Amino acid sequence: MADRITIHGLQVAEALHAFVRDEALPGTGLEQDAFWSGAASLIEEFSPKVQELLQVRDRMQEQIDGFHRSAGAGPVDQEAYEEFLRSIGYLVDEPEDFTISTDRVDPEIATVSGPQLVVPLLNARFAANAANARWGSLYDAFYGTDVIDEAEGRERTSGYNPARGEAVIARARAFLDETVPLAGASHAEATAYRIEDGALVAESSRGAVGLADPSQLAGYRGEPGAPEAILLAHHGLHLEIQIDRTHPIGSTDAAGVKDVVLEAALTTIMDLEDSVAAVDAEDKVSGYRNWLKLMQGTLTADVTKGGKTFSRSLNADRVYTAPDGSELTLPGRSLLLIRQVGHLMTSDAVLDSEGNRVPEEILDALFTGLGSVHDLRGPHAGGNSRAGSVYIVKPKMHGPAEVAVACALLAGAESVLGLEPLTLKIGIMDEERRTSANLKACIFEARERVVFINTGFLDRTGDEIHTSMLAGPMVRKADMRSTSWIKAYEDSNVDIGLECGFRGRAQIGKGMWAAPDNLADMLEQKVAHPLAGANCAWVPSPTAATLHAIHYHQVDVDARQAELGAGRRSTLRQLLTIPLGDPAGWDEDARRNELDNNIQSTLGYVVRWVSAGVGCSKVPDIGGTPLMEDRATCRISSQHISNWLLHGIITREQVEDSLRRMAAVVDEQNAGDPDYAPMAPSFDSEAFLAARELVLEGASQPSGYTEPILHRRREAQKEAAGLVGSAS
Ligand SMILES: CC(=O)SCCNC(=O)CCNC(=O)[C@H](O)C(C)(C)COP(=O)(O)OP(=O)(O)OC[C@H]1O[C@@H](n2cnc3c(N)ncnc32)[C@H](O)[C@@H]1OP(=O)(O)O
Ligand SMILES: O=CC(=O)O
Ligand SMILES: [Mg+2]
Repeated sequence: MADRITIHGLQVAEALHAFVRDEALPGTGLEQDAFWSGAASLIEEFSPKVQELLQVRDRMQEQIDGFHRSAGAGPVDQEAYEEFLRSIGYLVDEPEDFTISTDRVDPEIATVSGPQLVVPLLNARFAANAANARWGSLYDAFYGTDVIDEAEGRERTSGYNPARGEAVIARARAFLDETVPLAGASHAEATAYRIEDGALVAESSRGAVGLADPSQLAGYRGEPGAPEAILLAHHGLHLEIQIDRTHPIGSTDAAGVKDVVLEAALTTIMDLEDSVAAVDAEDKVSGYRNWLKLMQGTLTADVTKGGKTFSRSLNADRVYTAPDGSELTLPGRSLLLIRQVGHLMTSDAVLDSEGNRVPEEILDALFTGLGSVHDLRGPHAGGNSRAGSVYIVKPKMHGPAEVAVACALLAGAESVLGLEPLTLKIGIMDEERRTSANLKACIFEARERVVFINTGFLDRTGDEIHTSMLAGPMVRKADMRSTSWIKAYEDSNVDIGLECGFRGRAQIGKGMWAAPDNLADMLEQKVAHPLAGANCAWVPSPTAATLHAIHYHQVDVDARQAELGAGRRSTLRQLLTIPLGDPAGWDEDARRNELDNNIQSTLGYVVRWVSAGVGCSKVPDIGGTPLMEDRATCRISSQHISNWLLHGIITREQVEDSLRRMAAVVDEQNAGDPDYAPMAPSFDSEAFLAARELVLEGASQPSGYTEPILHRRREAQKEAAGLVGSAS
């Protein structure tokens, strides 16, 4: 049982109370008593509102289930269906045209387009790395990934492979020629770079040449005659050519170039939601503490690699000499956003005056808000947002009424924290069907504070399955990408964002690249996101951010948005077309393969979540491709199994059999981890039981979410392992 402090009627876990008192409040100008009094009022005001929203979700889901039950098997009568959705309030009227009015938005969000990195905030090592991923080595990103193939002696060997290095350098020079070309020579022909009269001069076999567009020179470091770095700008993004003739790589290069460094993760989402396993006060405090330290610029993490340990800290700003001789400073770190939890879960980190667990989102708003105050006033101010805003990513909202409550909660938190109104901005995850279907109305509710809409297509796919669970069996997981709803969803998200005036004011974002090791494919395919008019799209790692940055040099997103902003390319009818499959097309092999794949993903993810508290993992799919798995992908897999089970495409026995077979496979995959406890042959661990419950009871989980089961099982696991501290 937790040690608790009673304050203003709240029972606060001691660890949280101490964190607030000793770490978060000092330096904010806020008094402890006033803070907790404000917190108590906020909890009292918003707990019932959140409860009400959840009841509406349940009611609508029951009504939708009822519709499909009475409609029976066969194709859905779309007209009747839409009329029904309107009658139950699932579809609401669109507001008249309006333009969002969000102000104090940093350029990384409002005007410059680039990669958006996401990182589990509970992992300080990754979080510090992510904050520093604003700048990334292109040489490393090419060398260390499959972007450079391993044919013809170019393998990734334990030591440096010069043949591979040559391919990297050639590829990087080609990138420079495309992005910041010289007038009359290739960067591959450069033998020296210097700055002369505020302009870049490259010596080459063709003589001395300048930039084709001299205005691309943004600055340099070092002596103008022999610069250490040349800073160039293109589409609002910067890149550095780094020169050092004494460096192992630079010494082999005609122009002494040792690296090309790109401005990469322009923004990063510090995630407290689907990539973390935070089930009690202890976990929540770890997340809040990491956010506080990020806001104070003090986060550090010990990193041990190759037998050496070093401390990773946050990078400083980068200082250059501008072409006119003045000093130019650029941010050394990514602009950070914080993803809080959605409306569903409660936390026992704080109990209300009646002893009830409190909506977790209220705690996130308060305690990450408190951390953010350090970026807004006091000695650390402006380390993150120069514009004086806090960027909150709000997931899993269903429709405009939920967005309205989220915004009202932020307004309430502003008042508790003594912030100017509209300081706490909101990024709307367009990842539940009722939000996609009413997106304009959702944006309207947030029009004064919205800074992004983002197609979280993974959760959105999970909700697509769950909402229409009773309509029939869904297409196979991999076929979801080519269904009509998803195209309509992606297109209409951009079109509606542009219609509401996002261009130049807020981000229109796209989803995660979920195959973290397949970066050659990413480099080929993810250019589709800026081409679709997206200002940013999610990447799973700093290396992926560096590679994805190339796409924003290839595409001028602002120009693309200007071309696109001429109306909607899809209809509500397309968006609401349920992705039902044709069972006749699935033979026994196909069914078994689909089931095994989904079971393997679920088990591979859940075992680390429940047993080790790891919220985001790389798990091989059945073909051996490592995939990023988080709660949203787990939602898809578990819902898909539940859907096929419900419609008799697979049997319960087959599911049980697959669980056991795949558990052994997952055990094998984790055999190298000394802390790993195998699921086979006893099949009775909390992790195994959690996965089993997720797939067998998926149809009855709220919106198909995985959180309730995962949290309960992880809490039990912690309890059993004696991991429950006084805070929980
Ligand atoms: C649907 C959604 O909601 S998507 C959003 C949620 N998903 C995410 O946030 C994905 C975040 N990514 C990750 O957690 C990881 O990249 C994974 C789980 C996919 C792969 O993790 P691993 O197998 O440990 O990665 P891998 O071994 O390839 O690389 C680890 C290195 O990369 C770094 N790294 C990997 N991902 C990230 C990241 N997102 N941010 C910062 N650094 C990262 C680590 O710091 C580590 O480097 P270090 O040793 O110098 O510290
Ligand atoms: O949060 C992102 C998603 O795809 O879900
Ligand atoms: Mg999501």
